[in-house]
Amino acid sequence: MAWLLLLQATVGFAASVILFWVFLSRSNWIAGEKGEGRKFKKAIERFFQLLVPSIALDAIPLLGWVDWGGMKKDMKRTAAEMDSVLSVWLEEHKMREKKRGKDSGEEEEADFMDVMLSRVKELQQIEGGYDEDTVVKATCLALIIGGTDTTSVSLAWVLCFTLSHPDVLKKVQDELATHVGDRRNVEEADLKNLVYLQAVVKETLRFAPAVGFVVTHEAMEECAVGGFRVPAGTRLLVNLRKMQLDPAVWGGDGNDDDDDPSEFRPERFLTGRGAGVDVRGQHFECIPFGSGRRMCPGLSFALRVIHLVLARMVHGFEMKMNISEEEDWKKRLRIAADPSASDVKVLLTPRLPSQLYE
Ligand code: HEM
Repeated sequence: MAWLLLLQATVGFAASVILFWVFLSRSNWIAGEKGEGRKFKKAIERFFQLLVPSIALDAIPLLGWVDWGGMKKDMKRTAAEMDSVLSVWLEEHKMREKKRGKDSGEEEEADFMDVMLSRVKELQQIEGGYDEDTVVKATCLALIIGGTDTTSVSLAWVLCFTLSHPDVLKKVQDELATHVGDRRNVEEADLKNLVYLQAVVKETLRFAPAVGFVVTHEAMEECAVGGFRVPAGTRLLVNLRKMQLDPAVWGGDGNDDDDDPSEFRPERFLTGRGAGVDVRGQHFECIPFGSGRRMCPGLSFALRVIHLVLARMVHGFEMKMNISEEEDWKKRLRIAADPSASDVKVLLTPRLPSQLYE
């Protein structure tokens, strides 16, 4: 065991030195021109923040306690901040629960935290030895963290793709005109009739899944995946973005709608190879919410929100985006997972009678 650790330390140290040397020789700080001192300082900072932790901490477990770059400290501070927010909510909910108990006449709608509070009380024993408050706070936090960015990023992409493809936008507008008309707003009950809009959402989740790599899963027993032996205990990361754009899965059977998975074409889910494919974890060619026991529990909620928001936006507004169809979306996707983090802007003009916006 000791020799293994020594070997790890030597390899880790050698790798660090080589990378340090390559890094410095690539940054031209030695030239000594004005401002180069700052460049050197930045290069050193970058080295210590990014390269050293990733090499040393992974290669030398003994150094796990060293917090290079202060990342662990930052994570702990963020966790403490989030916990304090959740603790305030929890106290408020407990107080409201007490008040409700005394004044039983008052009818108030229970939210998720109220339901969690009453459910944990019914449990005989909590797995892992956690107390009730921790379980309630952690579950609420998991839903907030899991559901916020994913939904907003998917909404931003679906709007970007729809608005930058005038043919797609026109088909969605026509479908809304047929099934909803212009005398009322779109309701949830209309969504089942909006088949083309559903295909637009599926194509967006295929083309730009909000989660590029599914959360790490560990093989419980030995298995084979694509001809590779996977021993029990192996940690696996599924590359959704790559899988969902794979020509071997999506392209080339001669049908126009099927060709070129790197193009945004909702039709592939209507008449192409994707017809009959849904995104609920049953069809492995498109699993933006993962699959199996640990797949996304917010799937139904997220899909409802995305469909309804897209339908309401397209139905209610004429929209113009500052980015054209010719925009290289593939390049943009590589740069930013979130289009709203870049310079995309949309101008909205109402297109329905004014009383529908009240
Ligand atoms: C478009 C929106 C969303 C996408 C694309 C998405 C995607 C995913 C993916 C890929 C996973 C990992 C699944 C796996 O490991 O197999 C996941 C897990 C999870 N998602 Fe979502 N999600 C979305 C919205 C939501 C919403 C709205 C919520 C909550 C209200 C949510 C809560 C969670 C939670 C708690 C997990 C962890 C589940 C577990 O580990 O057991 N997600 N999501």
